[in-house]
Amino acid sequence: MQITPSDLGLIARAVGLTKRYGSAANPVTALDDVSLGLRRGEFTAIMGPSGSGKSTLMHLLAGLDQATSGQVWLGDTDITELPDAALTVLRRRRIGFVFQSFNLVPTLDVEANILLPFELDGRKPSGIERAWIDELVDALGLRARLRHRPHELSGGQQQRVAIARALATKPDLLFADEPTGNLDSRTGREVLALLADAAKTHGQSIAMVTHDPVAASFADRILYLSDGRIVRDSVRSTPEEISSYMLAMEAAA
Ligand SMILES: Nc1ncnc2c1ncn2[C@@H]1O[C@H](COP(=O)(O)OP(=O)(O)OP(=O)(O)O)[C@@H](O)[C@H]1O
Repeated sequence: MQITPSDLGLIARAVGLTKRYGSAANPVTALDDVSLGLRRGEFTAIMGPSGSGKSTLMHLLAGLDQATSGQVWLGDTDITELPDAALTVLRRRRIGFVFQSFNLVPTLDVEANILLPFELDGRKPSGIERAWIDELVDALGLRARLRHRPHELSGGQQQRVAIARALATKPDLLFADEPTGNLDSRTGREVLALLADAAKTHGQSIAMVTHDPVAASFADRILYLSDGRIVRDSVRSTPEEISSYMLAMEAAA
């Protein structure tokens, strides 16, 4: 009998993941034979210097790009085997995204932005999903803003809308790409605390790409990338510990 990622308590798994860009004569290896498992219900940060392969890894795990070789599973689905149309549906239904630039639809109000994943899936939220969205709206302090459009909100409020939208469908895995990159440090910390709480209270699995030691200190686990390889897999650490490891890594490069 084959052991599945779920048997191991993993929500995502990569084996031998390699991504090369450029021509055969001049290849750039962005990711070099990376194997990892993301544990269900855990908040994992993916850290590393600029160019270390963080975005490439996230894009491959989320099925946004194709690996040169290797395999990726989301739950027990081998996404490297899926045709494009099935991958699009899987992303819509099972993956959430939060980006540095919020990516809200400017013409829609807050409520319509939060409901967008259902709209795109051609359905209305069920009663249970409605109740969950209500809970999110309150927990994220968006109740008084539902009729506002994104340009009427602060950056922190816009990111909270993006988080509500990403969590509304209870995705198997939430990817956050530098989610605090456009926020001041206090607002950034609030957003990070919300993500950490989603993992702790609701068992939400989260993978966050960042180069910010403070952001990574909110995660349960930190994976460090350097030159396309995972060079360290660490438990929760303080910003100071993370900074000094990053400095040592950069000095050794
Ligand atoms: N489309 C592409 N074509 C060619 N090379 C690429 C492409 N995308 C990324 N690379 C290269 O792959 C390597 C890893 O890039 P990646 O964007 O994954 O790094 P990163 O850690 O996310 O960096 P940053 O923190 O600066 O966003 C880099 O050397 C980059 O130049």
